[in-house]
Amino acid sequence: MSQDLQKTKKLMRKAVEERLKCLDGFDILKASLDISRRFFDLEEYRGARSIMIYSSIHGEVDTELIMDMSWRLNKNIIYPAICWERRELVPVKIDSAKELRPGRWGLLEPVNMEPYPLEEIDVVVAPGLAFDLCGNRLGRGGGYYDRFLSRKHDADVVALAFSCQLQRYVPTDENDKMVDILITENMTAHCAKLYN
Ligand SMILES: Nc1nc2c(c(=O)[nH]1)N(C=O)[C@@H](CNc1ccc(C(=O)N[C@@H](CCC(=O)O)C(=O)O)cc1)CN2
Ligand SMILES: Nc1ncnc2c1ncn2[C@@H]1O[C@H](COP(=O)(O)OP(=O)(O)OP(=O)(O)O)[C@@H](O)[C@H]1O
Repeated sequence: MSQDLQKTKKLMRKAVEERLKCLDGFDILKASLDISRRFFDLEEYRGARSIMIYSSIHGEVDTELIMDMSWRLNKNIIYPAICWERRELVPVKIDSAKELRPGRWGLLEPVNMEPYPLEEIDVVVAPGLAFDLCGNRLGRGGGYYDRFLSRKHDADVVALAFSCQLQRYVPTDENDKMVDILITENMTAHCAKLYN
């Protein structure tokens, strides 16, 4: 990745983080409810047996409702265990929130490290700081999800974002993986259908 691109990505992360700071707990919860409802309406979600999701942290759409609902619907819930040294995610099936422990950055991580078969994951929800309507995604800069999605090509990749995280254009490089569906509190976009 060129130094210019690295710098542009860093500036965009900062700008979006500033906007996210303006959301209070109520805004976050209300928008997260609307976003979760849109997620439940997705055909891709309804048909999925296994979904990979993450524990949300500051400034992210709250994912707890999706987790609870998915258990009630008897879907398999997969969480990423994080290998910080190799910058890799290991997908692990969890059957209750008790199987998660707080780790670095306050992220809840699976206690167990037994990898779930990649081919069985139908939907991957990918976190990010900024998105555009083409499905370009800007993460926190570790490349964790880009590396993971380069091993896992066949899932429907969904992003959940507040509308203040939408950018006209998110700059990318050859390693960046796109999302297929982008949901905000105001819209659901099937990115590939819109632009391919
Ligand atoms: N919920 C969630 N889980 C995730 C990610 C994510 O973005 N969100 N990741 C996506 O890849 C990976 C973890 N990567 C992360 C990288 C940085 C920070 C973080 O909070 N950093 C601090 C300060 C960073 C710094 O030292 O400059 C911050 O942003 O305030 C969190 C997660 C895997 N799991
Ligand atoms: N598949 C990959 N193989 C090797 N390196 C990669 C891969 N994907 C990304 N990287 C590297 O990881 C670093 C961070 O990438 P980038 O800034 O795009 O991360 P990000 O998408 O913001 O983060 P994340 O995916 O963790 O949310 C870059 O140096 C990038 O080249």
